[in-house]
Amino acid sequence: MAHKRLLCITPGHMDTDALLRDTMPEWEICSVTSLAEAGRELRNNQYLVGLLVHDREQQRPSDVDAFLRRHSNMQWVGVFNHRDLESTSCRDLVVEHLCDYHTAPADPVRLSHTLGHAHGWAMLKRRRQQLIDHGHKDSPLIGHCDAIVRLRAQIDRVAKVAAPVLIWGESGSGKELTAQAIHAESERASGPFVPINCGAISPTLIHSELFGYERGAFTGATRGKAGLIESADGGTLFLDEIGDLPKDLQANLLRFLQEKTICRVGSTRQIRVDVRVIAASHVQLQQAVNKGDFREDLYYRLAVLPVTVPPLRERREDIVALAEHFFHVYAAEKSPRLKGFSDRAVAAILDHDWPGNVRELINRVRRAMVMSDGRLITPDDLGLTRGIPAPTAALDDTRARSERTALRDCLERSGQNVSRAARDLGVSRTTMYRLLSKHGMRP
Ligand SMILES: Nc1ncnc2c1ncn2[C@@H]1O[C@H](COP(=O)(O)OP(=O)(O)OP(=O)(O)O)[C@@H](O)[C@H]1O
Repeated sequence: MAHKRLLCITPGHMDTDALLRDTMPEWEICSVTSLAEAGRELRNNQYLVGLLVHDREQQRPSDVDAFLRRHSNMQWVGVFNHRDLESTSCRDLVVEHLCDYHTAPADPVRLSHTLGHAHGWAMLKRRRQQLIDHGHKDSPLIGHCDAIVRLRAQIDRVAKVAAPVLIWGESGSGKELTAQAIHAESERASGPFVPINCGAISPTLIHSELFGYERGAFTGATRGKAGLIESADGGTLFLDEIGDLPKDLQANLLRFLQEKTICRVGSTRQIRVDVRVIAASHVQLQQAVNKGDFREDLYYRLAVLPVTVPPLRERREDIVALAEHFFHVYAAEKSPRLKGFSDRAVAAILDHDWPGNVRELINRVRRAMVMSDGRLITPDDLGLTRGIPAPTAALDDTRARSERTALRDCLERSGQNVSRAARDLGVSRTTMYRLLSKHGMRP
């Protein structure tokens, strides 16, 4: 088992560290006497757990607050004088930053139990983060469900060739991220990735934006300007919401795809441009073709390699991992006290249909992180209270919590072997997978 390490910040005149060394011989304890010294130690060595023995004379609450905020990735336990805890600033430190506290003089045996729990908790958190990081170390797309595994395989395949790609997916599902991943894995990775939202540029400007213009092409064109297609030379042009491209420009784009040359507005000079085109749409373009809104020949030119990004509701087993990822990404915006999602929040996340897909998830998680005033995000913070029956919530919470603990323990014991964990729990492999999916966990 890994050696447990403790960083102990204790005023020089106290013998807390000596007491702990006697009670916790299996721990490696580094004792420092000031926050500055602790900061230096943390720059050079990694600790999961810290003990702060509070000293009113030497540690200003604002300095302690800033220090703990900087090191909020560790689990901190405090020892405070009873009297100090009457001050609001000390109480705030406890509530905001510490996973537990004792009053001085601390009983070394009880304190060693608290530190042991803090270490166990930190190890669980680290292990989960390692699993998340490992799962997407080569891909910006987070997730392990079959649909995402298939999407990554498609990205790998289409990245190797130069033909146009047409990505379909609901709004906010990750079409642009998919296009970026294709670009990043392609031979053009060192060239530019130029995204354009065809629906967001006014029809009067889109022609000159895409193809550029020459001096004097229209009133106000005092000098020539390269268009977005030219600026993507050597790289990838991402045409989002291609279905919104006006009909006349569809003809120009088709010509560019066929001839690999463009003509700036106000010029007849053909400019050669080496660009790979990836287009995306949230509407089925084939239907737009049937209705006569989109040119059929352009559709077939673009849809050489079709890729579909599945909506978030079809990736249920990844939703919780995604929510936790965004919790991590926006950690700087939250109060240090906030530690994660409550079981009821996880249930609400799994229960919601996510019509706005990953973008909606990001927005809800960010909002919850700012609005929450507890230690755990609630369904209310996420704006997901509808559909959660309150009276049975406590019972459901308890059941869900025990299920998650049992699953986690069994997987841990079996070395993440699902068959063995299922046997230990006395359930079939199918039930095991269903339970893992229900709790957004993966072995
Ligand atoms: N699998 C994923 N892993 C991590 N982040 C994701 C994933 N899918 C989407 N995102 C994030 O969700 C947000 C929305 O994704 P993106 O902009 O790619 O969606 P889109 O389908 O192009 O949306 P729109 O149709 O509205 O243009 C982005 O911040 C993106 O980074």
